[in-house]
Amino acid sequence: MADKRFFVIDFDSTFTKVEALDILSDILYEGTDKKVEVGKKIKDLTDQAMAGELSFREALEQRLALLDATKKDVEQLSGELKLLVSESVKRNRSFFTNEKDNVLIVSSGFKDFITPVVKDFGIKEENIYANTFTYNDKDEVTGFDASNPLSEHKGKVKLMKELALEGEVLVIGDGYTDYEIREAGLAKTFFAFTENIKREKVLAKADVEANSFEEILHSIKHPMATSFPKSKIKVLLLENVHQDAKLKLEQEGYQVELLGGALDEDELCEKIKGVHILGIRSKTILTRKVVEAADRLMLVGAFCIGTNQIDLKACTDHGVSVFNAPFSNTRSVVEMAIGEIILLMRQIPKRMRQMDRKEWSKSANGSFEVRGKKLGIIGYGNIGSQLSVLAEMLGMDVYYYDVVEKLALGNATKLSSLDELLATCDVVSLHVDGRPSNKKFFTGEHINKMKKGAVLVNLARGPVVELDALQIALETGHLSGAAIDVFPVEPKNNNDTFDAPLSNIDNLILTPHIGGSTLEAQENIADFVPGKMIEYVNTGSSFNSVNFPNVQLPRLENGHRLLHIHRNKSGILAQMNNVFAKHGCNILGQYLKTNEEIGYVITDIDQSYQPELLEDMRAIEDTIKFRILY
Ligand SMILES: NC(=O)c1ccc[n+]([C@@H]2O[C@H](COP(=O)([O-])OP(=O)(O)OC[C@H]3O[C@@H](n4cnc5c(N)ncnc54)[C@H](O)[C@@H]3O)[C@@H](O)[C@H]2O)c1
Ligand SMILES: O=C(O)CC[C@@H](O)C(=O)O
Repeated sequence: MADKRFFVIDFDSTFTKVEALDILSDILYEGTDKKVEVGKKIKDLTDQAMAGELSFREALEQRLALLDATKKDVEQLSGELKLLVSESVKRNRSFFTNEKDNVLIVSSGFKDFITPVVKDFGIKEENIYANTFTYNDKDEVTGFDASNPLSEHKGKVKLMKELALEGEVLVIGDGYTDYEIREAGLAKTFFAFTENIKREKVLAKADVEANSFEEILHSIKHPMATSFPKSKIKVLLLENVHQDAKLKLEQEGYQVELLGGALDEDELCEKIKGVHILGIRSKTILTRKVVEAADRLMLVGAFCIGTNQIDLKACTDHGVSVFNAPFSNTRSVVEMAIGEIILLMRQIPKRMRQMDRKEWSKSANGSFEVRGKKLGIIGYGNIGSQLSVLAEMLGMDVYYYDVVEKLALGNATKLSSLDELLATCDVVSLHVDGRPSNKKFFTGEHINKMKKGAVLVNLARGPVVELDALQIALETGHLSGAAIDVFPVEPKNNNDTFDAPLSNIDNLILTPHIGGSTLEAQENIADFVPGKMIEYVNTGSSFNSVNFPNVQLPRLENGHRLLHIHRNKSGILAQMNNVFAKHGCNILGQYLKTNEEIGYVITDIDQSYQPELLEDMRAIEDTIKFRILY
């Protein structure tokens, strides 16, 4: 029995985020003048008791005297508390189920509202130690059972003495009364739980500060711990990515900082220190210098489609996996392209400018329906092919050209040369990716090969089109209009000014790179990319990574997972397996994938192994990164 380990866990501000009596006071006085006044008194009394400045019994009596509650109110309180369980407790629900024999809730709160909340987590009713209310025959709370040791000053100590647990006792709580158990020599370790509230006086007494449940599991090397406490994972999000992303990552337990704009190279070299996960959009240029300045970086999330702003090779060389959102904003771009094509064909930008100049030009000259017109799509990827479908629904004849073989959707016609497309189409819409060879891909020569009076749309990447040549084609009337959303140089944020490279053209739509800027798209991205980040951290799965060999992995159960990223040279797997053999290690599963540059080997092994095994794995030549999940 001596090696049994008990987890003695406080309820208020530890298991839940809040002090239950504060919430009860809110329930009772909601919408009345007393709400603030009583709420403050209750809070002050709680704080004084938790900091050890007021005897617990006195604080309890004074607080209950302020609250005229009934059984129904207490039931409502339970319901609200169920929604207010601490985030890291929620994340570790399976811990409570697995450890149900060893988890004790020891609280100076009341079983009446605690039991329904903690029982949902599998905690046994007989392991819940707390006070109980007394009620009169009208179900009104009249007080508490004063014979319960937990209603007394140093009540937790008294209870723990009575319990006389045989084994290692760990106390987890936010209050001085939790520390008192340790002070009395009845616990081995006191974890000051600071996820919800930090009480300096309590912290000063702590053996360990834990601002999440994961930190506790990590610190005691519990088999259900994750290898690195999530609360120590630092995430830096730039360029105003949607708030939902921040929330999702915070709910996972990470520390998240969200900045409004992009940072330049030097700023980023500074800011990236200590950061494990970086999130950017299209304006942050992630150079090799930045990747090399990063001392903790394990993954980058591009909250957009394009990854041309990222030095992918540098990331790969340093074992940094890059994820993007390959289709979360596709529909938004397509809708904008459709809208712009219609506007240009009707000369709407020109008419609007004329109206601004107080000119009335009610004329059909140069204005056309899109029905029956020929749309040429260059780059028939996710966006190009979806545009193809929607444009056909408007009655356009769709032609496309791509450098790789692509299935024609609907009635679209594949053309085998760009020249043929340019000579055929009334509208040309560019949807190529931002690979380096596409810089200045669409030259003046291509523009000149377009049909006279045609229109050009570029919502792909700025450097793709030669804008000087486009300006001339628009001025001379060779093209009748253009819509440009992306530019060779774009401002870092909304406070910077922008000198448009095209000017004095009437039938021209210029937009500030907003093809993917709809709330729907940004919300989709804020769900998708953090999902990928969390999966990579938790399981090692690199599925959908832009630069890593794609491996889709199951969640790890009852083992340890070793993730080994190395330069792709022959013999590394053999070396790894020699290390496993040397240490007599039982392999539960192994996955290997390589690309031209790196190999990614994931090995699940039995939990019992010698720690030297890890040293030997790290020592394998050409190892880039090595991490363990457990
Ligand atoms: N304006 C915006 O806000 C916005 C939003 C999202 C995406 N984008 C950009 O739109 C572009 C397309 O995105 P996607 O998701 O469809 O990408 P994708 O990778 O699915 O498709 C790109 C297609 O272009 C083809 N291609 C590449 N170079 C080519 C060339 N020189 N000639 C012909 N075909 C070529 C590829 O083979 C591929 O089929 C990307 O540049 C992306 O960054 C812009
Ligand atoms: O939102 C952005 O910054 C970029 C949008 C777009 O260019 C993309 O690549 O998805």
